[in-house]
Amino acid sequence: MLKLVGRVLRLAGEYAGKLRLSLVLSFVESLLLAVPIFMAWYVFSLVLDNALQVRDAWICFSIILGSVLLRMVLRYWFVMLESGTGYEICARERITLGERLRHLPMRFFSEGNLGWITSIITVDLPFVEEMGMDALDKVISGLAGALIGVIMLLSIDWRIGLITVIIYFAAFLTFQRLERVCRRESPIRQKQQAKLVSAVLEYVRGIPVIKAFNMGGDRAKAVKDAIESTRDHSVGFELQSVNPVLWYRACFAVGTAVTILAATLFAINGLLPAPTAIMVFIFVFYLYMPVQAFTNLSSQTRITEAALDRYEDLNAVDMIEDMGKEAVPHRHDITMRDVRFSYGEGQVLDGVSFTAPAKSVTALVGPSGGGKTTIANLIVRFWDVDSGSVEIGGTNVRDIAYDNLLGNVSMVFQNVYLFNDTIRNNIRFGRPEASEEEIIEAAKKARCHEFIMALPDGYNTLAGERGDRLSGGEKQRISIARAILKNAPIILLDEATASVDPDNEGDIQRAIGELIQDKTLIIIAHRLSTIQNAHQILVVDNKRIVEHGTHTELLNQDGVYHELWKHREKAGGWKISR
Ligand SMILES: Nc1ncnc2c1ncn2[C@@H]1O[C@H](COP(=O)(O)OP(=O)(O)OP(=O)(O)O)[C@@H](O)[C@H]1O
Repeated sequence: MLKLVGRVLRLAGEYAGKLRLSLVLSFVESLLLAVPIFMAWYVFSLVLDNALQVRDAWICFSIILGSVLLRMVLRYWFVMLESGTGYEICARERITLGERLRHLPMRFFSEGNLGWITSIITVDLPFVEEMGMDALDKVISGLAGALIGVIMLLSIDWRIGLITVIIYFAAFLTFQRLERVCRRESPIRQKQQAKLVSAVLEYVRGIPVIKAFNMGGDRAKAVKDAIESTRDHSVGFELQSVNPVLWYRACFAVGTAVTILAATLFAINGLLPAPTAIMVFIFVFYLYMPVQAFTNLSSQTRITEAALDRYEDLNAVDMIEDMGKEAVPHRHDITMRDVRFSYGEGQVLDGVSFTAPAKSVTALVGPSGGGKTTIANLIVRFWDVDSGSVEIGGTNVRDIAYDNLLGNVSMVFQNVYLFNDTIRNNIRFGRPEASEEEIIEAAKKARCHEFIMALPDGYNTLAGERGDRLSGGEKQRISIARAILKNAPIILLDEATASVDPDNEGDIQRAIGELIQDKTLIIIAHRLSTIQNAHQILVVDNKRIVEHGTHTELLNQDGVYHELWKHREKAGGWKISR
């Protein structure tokens, strides 16, 4: 338990001083609990000696009242320091964690870690914030109670004191069993919790598909299984704790009886004065009570420890910057040299090389699953290449500070994500310090000003959960407005595969026209019609770039592009999609 105190103090960082002071206050407050008992002993001795005077009664009363008032002041001070500090530490850690997540490689997010991260932020940190801090207080006051109890009994009578020490030792041994159960089970319990959060997230995110295919039963089964396994584990944990808890409590129950018996026998045999024996009778209950409560604390402290373990594990995941240096690209051409890459098993890119000159348009086309999106992902280091290199302005992207790299690139994805915030803030996301005029100008260029003004609250309208209150075309244009506002020299554009109505299509094309002026553009094209004027077209197929050239050059070759074009002509509107 003391280990936990140390860990929380380390986590506290700049708040450690405040926290330490709060624990000292809690310790002193617990020591003061012994004052009334001492006073009772004192008064009782005077009564038996026939020496009690009114003055003594007033002195005792004043001391007891003084100690109670002092305890109230200490408790108030403690609560102010400790509870506030818990929230401050956890708020700071959440902000730091949010910043870290931004710098973690995508590999980490695609490995099913979403439930883990969510439960650390929503379950573990609140646990540390509330229960963990409460546990610290109880550990410290319990230890203070035990310490003062042993010291007092030893000083009253060494034999009684010795009995107490033996009882504590026996209780300590049974407590170790409980600790072992908690140490083994708490991390499993936390993992179950993470699985449950994962299953619920998956279910909620998939609600539209579940409704569309009327599959509630099947998908809900995953959530039900996770709930049942969490329940079974919690019940199992409680059952395993029953024995050690009973033994631990039995130690104190038997210990109390033995201490009282010993004090009585000593008093009868004249080995202990009667007031001292009575003092022992009173004191023995006070002595064991706070330490008995350690059984409840044990699971609380273990869960806090497991929560801290998981939090520290997440903090230990390597951030992308760990490999980065501080180089700044001065040109904005993009080069890939002999890039090989796999997401895990199975190569996705095998020796991809090309150069996209600065301020030119490079289109990536090819059959679905060929690796176009992967090429874009590697440019911004969502993933890192297995071999070969990606360079911007001749500098390897691994050597560019990650913030700088992201600052130089705007991405417009086909699946636009809008935050459940105002439309203004969703656009401002491109450049947080942008003025109102700049936001409106970007919105006008992206052809979204008019529809925004027609919304009930204009730019203050909430976009809804994941932007659900807007149409696909509107979301796309807002994401373009974001990118226009950001004004990065490199644009990665994943053209929408979904068809939009002709009005929207025209607006989106005009918005893109505004966005790409004087930029290095890499466009993942799903419609050949939109890229006929590209400076170069790269045909990505089966892990490689199999053809490259302009539209006319590629049409004149009897290759994949020619074939794709023929299909488009036939279909009257060719598109490649998953
Ligand atoms: N996060 C991922 N984890 C594992 N495999 C992935 C991941 N993303 C893509 N892949 C696989 O990598 C291959 C290339 O995918 P990529 O998305 O780059 O193709 P694409 O050419 O952009 O396809 P589309 O035109 O359909 O968007 C596919 O086989 C795909 O299944």
